[in-house]
Amino acid sequence: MTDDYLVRVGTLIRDARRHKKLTQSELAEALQTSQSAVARIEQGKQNLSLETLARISEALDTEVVAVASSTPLNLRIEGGRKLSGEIDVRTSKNAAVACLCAALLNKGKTTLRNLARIEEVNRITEVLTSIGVKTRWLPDSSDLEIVPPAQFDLDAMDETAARRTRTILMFLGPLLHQFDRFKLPNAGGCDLGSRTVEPHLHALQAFGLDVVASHGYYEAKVDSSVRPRKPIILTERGDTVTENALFAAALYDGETVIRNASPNYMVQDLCFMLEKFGVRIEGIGTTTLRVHGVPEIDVDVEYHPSEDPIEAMTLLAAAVVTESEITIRRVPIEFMEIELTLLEGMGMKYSLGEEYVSDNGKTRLVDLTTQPGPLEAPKDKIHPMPFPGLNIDNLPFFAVIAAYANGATTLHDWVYENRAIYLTELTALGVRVQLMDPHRVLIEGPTRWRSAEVMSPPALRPAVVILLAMLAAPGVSVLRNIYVIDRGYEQLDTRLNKLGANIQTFRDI
Ligand SMILES: CC(=O)N[C@H]1[C@@H](OP(=O)(O)OP(=O)(O)OC[C@H]2O[C@@H](n3ccc(=O)[nH]c3=O)[C@H](O)[C@@H]2O)O[C@H](CO)[C@@H](O)[C@@H]1O
Ligand SMILES: C=C(OP(=O)(O)O)C(=O)O
Repeated sequence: MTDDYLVRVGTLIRDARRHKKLTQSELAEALQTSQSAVARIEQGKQNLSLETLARISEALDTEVVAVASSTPLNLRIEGGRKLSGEIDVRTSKNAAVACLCAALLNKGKTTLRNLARIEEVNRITEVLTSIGVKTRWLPDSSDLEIVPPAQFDLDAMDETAARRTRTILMFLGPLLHQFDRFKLPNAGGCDLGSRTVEPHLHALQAFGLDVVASHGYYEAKVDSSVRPRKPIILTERGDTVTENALFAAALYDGETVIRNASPNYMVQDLCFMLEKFGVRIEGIGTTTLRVHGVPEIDVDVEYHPSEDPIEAMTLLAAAVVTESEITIRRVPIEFMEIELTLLEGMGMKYSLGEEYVSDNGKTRLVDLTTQPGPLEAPKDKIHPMPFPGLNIDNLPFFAVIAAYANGATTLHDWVYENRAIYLTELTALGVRVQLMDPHRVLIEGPTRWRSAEVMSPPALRPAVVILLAMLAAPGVSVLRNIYVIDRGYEQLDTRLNKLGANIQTFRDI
């Protein structure tokens, strides 16, 4: 390597180490080398073999040094350990993606503070960068600065990144104000069975958008003379469809009424951010939104997305199945009330601290301390509903909780075609789980957990549920190909290790 290249790689390694909050000595220990060797590497004064680069990548769990990233990342978990201590809930994937798409509306500089450093965010920043948006992580922070170009270059779009996320669908709303015609690659994301696009197209028709899906693309045409003369009635109370309608309404210089809107957490975050753009929105947190849009948004704005209720539920489930007392800080309590009430009904004990406000100035947070103890299966089936119901993304965590509890629990996932099916993979960990039909599973606890080697299902929450079962199961388990988990959680392994878990990452070389 040339000296110049060594300095650049050294800087990348230093930044990744600081982001992981490791000292040079701690990284040196992981690499079985000395602190001074790490200092030399970071200053670009040390020649690096491919093997050393691979080991650094693994220790820092980062794609920054790409040689080790071509093979899937796996986890080795020594289960059966109790957790203890405190952990902060990070900001949410789903608000992050909404806010990133909202930045497309703004001609000025948008800074998203304390964004989750997750693969889903990486994919979208790759797409943004490819179309000419300047994105930059501010030094030693998780703050992302976004500056748009005068004109987006859609022909240059990184299609590989775009096709790995469903979020690309949420470019429709922001882009319809800027182009008469454009095309976007079809949406990807978790493989949860077919997920409809129709409600998005129906909602955006009110702004003159006409989309034909052909050969892997959405071909969009916009008739800018069409305006929302009457309320837009969403055919589904979906989160991202509400967001798409909000994007379109934000840059429409008039009033748009959106009915059957989702009042869910990520939609609320988006509304608070749009308000910072100067858009007035009545009815935030309800199913009728009245949006007073503006002809242009050109402001330097910063916004703090709020904490992730799904991560809070994940940590709660981890505490239950490992029979641990932990304090989960920064729980967005409004979005966890039904989940907590159900758990109380199953016999769970926990305590809540005083409420305080998230950095977005709006979302109510509490610190929650779990108490280990036996649980009983609920008498009725557990099923999700649009907010303020039990969150669909939290339902899978009740599978691993039901496996811990005494008695039989039915989970009914009416929303997704495939998600309940993935829960049957818990069988490998000793869980008695029966698929009653594609949407319902019956789980009989308590479980005599056993360790296992499992390939991650191609869906985020079911993959995390298997990881949690592995934390409960004594012995060494292996979870293969965890990209899907990194899509939505920031360094989950490292953060659980700080609570006393023993999770190692490794790659098949
Ligand atoms: C980036 C993001 O924010 N993703 C979330 C968002 O995805 P998103 O908003 O994209 O969810 P979808 O539009 O795919 O909706 C999920 C499923 O629910 C069905 N459906 C939804 C609403 C309704 O009133 N009736 C109905 O049948 C849809 O047909 C679909 O099968 O919402 C989902 C449901 O909360 C969450 O799992 C995702 O994590
Ligand atoms: C289904 C999920 O996400 P996405 O909409 O990004 O696929 C999820 O977060 O569980």
